[in-house]
Amino acid sequence: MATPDRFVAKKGLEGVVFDTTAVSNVLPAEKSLYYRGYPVHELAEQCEFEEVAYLLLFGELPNAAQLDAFQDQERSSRELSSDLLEVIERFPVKGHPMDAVRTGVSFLGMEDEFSGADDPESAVRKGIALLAKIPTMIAATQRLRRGQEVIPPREDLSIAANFFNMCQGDVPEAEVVKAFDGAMTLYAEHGFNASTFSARVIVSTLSDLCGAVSGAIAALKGSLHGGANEAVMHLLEEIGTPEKALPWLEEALASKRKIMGFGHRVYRSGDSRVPTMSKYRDSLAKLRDGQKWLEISNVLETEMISRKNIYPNLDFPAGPAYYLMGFEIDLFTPIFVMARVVGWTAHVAEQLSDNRLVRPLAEYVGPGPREVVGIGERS
Ligand SMILES: CC(=O)SCCNC(=O)CCNC(=O)[C@H](O)C(C)(C)COP(=O)(O)OP(=O)(O)OC[C@H]1O[C@@H](n2cnc3c(N)ncnc32)[C@H](O)[C@@H]1OP(=O)(O)O
Ligand SMILES: O=C([O-])CC(=O)C(=O)O
Repeated sequence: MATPDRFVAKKGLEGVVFDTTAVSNVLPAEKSLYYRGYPVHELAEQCEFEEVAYLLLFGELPNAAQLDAFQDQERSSRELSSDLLEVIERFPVKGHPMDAVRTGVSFLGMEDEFSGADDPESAVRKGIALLAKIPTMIAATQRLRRGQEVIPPREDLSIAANFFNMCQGDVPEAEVVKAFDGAMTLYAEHGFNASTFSARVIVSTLSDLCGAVSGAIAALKGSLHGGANEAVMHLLEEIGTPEKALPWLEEALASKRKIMGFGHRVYRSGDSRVPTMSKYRDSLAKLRDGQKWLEISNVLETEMISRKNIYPNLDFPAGPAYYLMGFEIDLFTPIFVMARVVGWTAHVAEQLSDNRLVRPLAEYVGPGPREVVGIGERS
């Protein structure tokens, strides 16, 4: 039976425009990215992550009074309930921290503050509470997995500085905190990527923010998406020394292995965020004696571009940068969640402000119509 044209599948939805958005604009031809009209590299360099979060959630950069009020709201919401802390204590120690944060967000969805269906306003209010609580959840899970005491959040510190304190027990040099804060800005939002699309699909059924964010976290975990930042560091460790980088790459390409941290569905000639993230990585390498990771990275980057014309994506410099900041590798994708929850929330609010159920069609490729036969007559 011939398939009508409108039922021909567009695999991976490549090139499909599914809706409009005013949150961000990804421009692959000029390798640039704008959050509500502002170039992301300027935001990363000139603003604190909290200002960028406000911009994405409310549409404009805050003035000083607006930022104060926003920070008060976020900082006073960082504590977790004793119920959630008890649940976290029972998480399997070998479970991946991404599964822990997904489960934690799902649990939060049942607490009074988060329960019920959402409109754009309630989604933003709950999103700010998630922005506040997710870092606390990630740090608490990690310290318990290490057999350490949980360090409670501090209201006198920024999101970035407080996260270092909760994970590592102190706040590092200003340069390191700035690199982490800037990385959060770079990671906060990126159009209709797989996790954001998942969040929009979920909330298009009039489900709620915590459901949308739990689904988005599940989508982000995969190594073709957010999980790549962890995979990059595993790959650099596997290579081990700069001399081994070229033979390793040749063998990997010969065996058709995917090189994590390279390639992108939308950017085909370079990711807009890589120059800024690479700058942070390079300065951390100097500060923290990480020259070897830089040298291995440079070989891979040069060779992938010249041999395959495939460019690094944001996860490529971010992996070693997070490692040099002192985070365990399995925290890298949860760290992505801490920032991207802002983009997901902005998209959920936008979806709800002009909602239409997302329900695409399928191109059927199974058997043609046939009759059901009794069980005794089946071969
Ligand atoms: C923050 C983020 O989520 S950024 C993305 C992070 N993900 C990664 O780094 C994982 C590694 N990269 C990839 O797997 C891919 O580049 C993706 C998933 C990001 C994009 O995939 P697609 O848009 O489907 O690209 P596609 O797979 O069609 O790639 C085109 C060609 O480049 C090759 N290619 C793409 N990425 C890579 C890579 N990382 N290593 C080796 N070859 C690659 C493909 O094999 C394909 O070759 P072919 O035409 O000979 O079959
Ligand atoms: O846009 C994408 O497909 C993936 C990505 O870079 C992101 O989500 O930051």
